[in-house]
Amino acid sequence: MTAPTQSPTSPDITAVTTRLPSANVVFIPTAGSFPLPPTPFPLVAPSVSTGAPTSLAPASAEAAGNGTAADPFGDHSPTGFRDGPLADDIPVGEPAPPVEPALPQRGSGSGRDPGEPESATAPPRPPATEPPGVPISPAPISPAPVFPAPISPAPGSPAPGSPMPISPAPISPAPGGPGFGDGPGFGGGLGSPELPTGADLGAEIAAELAAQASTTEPQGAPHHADTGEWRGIVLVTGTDTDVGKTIVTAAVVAAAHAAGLRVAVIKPGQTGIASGAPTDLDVIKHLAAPETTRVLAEYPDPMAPLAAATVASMPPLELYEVVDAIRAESEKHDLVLVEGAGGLLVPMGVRPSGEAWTVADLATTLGVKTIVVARAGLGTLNHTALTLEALNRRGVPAGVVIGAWPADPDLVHWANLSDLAPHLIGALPDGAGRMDPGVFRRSAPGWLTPTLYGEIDNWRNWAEEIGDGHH
Ligand SMILES: Nc1ncnc2c1ncn2[C@@H]1O[C@H](COP(=O)(O)OP(=O)(O)OP(=O)(O)O)[C@@H](O)[C@H]1O
Ligand SMILES: C[C@H](N)[C@H](N)CCCCCC(=O)O
Ligand SMILES: [Mg+2]
Repeated sequence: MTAPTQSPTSPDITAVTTRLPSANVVFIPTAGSFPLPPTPFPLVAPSVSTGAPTSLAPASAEAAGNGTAADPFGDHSPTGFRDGPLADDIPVGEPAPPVEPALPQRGSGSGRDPGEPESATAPPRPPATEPPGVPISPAPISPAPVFPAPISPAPGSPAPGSPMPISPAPISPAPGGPGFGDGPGFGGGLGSPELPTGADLGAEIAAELAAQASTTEPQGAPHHADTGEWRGIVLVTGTDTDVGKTIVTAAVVAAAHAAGLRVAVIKPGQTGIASGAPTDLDVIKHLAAPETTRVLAEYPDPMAPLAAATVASMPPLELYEVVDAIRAESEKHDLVLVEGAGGLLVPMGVRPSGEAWTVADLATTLGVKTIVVARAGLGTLNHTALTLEALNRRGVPAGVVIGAWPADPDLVHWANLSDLAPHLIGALPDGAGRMDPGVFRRSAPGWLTPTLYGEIDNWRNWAEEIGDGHH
């Protein structure tokens, strides 16, 4: 597909706005787990050995490769990752393909991703017909006839529509995840009149953990991630744009490479290419060098893909062409990561019917699991709950990865970590995206749980270690 260098001056966005999915108004119980204390972490509970350290150590300037041609981002102030010596004990596995010395610059209007090993342009589009036998996902505009179990179906959770409790249950039961996710959540809660001291927190957390030791999974558990490694096709969505989907995707590629997997990354719709900035696939190739990268359509304006197609008078992404392209790569790779654009319900393109489709539709059509990348700070509980709610009601298993954990977290970050822990399958340190690619690749398994080929198996230990100054 050839991208024009300029957008029409008077875009007609009527087609876009009329296709926007209408929201279902639902009650969402927010999480209310106990806030983790900032450093030092007072609770010393029996540790589960990972067999490899999961601490995140500060990098040396040398290890970070400051000022080298290998890092065109030019800003090395990373924190919270392993330096060279510490990385020696991290299995790296299969060496990744060589990294280009600098990111290629996108030629204006070429419509092709520079350096793409495979065709980066959209193929000629056949007449839009609904392929037989392909399941149609629930349309996002269809209200659920009966509201499914709330995302937090822990015992004692309120019925949907009931008043918000002071200390609601966590967002959902554990996705088989490590550490904090082993139970229905801590007591207390952010709604308590006074926040307890660090010592109180430690004591209460210890008591809660002991009480939960024999707790079975709550009744009516929603669809959630299983414990095994995620292979095949995995979608990467987020609670918003700019939350770190691209950096997280690169980290999963690096961890999967360390586990010996062949990986493809597909970006169905890349928007904003007129800026000439590195595309998401440029960033991923630089950081992690997957075996294959494909972009299926590129649009000049930095907007949702369907809106960008409309304003540029370009063909929109068609759902079943995207599905076919993803499935084709899954035949040739162990893992295919598909990065959406913005959040889960962003209009991506059109169905044969002319309706808009979203990454949620892609997930249900393909029947695959989804990584939800979330922010660490204030506001993330609501955004993450909304996204998990939307996935849960569609039956899509999901796990959460924090896109950028701050070097100097404050209380709200710790509280959010505690609330998100039942869902967490990873947390990248802020600054990961600016690392030297070699350091990034060696460090990536330490940011992810085994679900994503990583080493973290206990969030409490992770919190202790970064709280102890290894961050
Ligand atoms: N862990 C991180 N370390 C350093 N920078 C980060 C990190 N996470 C995100 N960023 C930066 O934040 C910005 C947004 O991140 P990213 O491009 O991954 O977002 P996204 O969710 O993929 O957005 P989009 O919806 O446009 O695809 C980028 O400039 C990226 O470099
Ligand atoms: C251009 C940007 N970086 C993303 N690729 C697209 C984000 C679309 C967000 C649409 C929305 O939710 O309003
Ligand atoms: Mg991105």
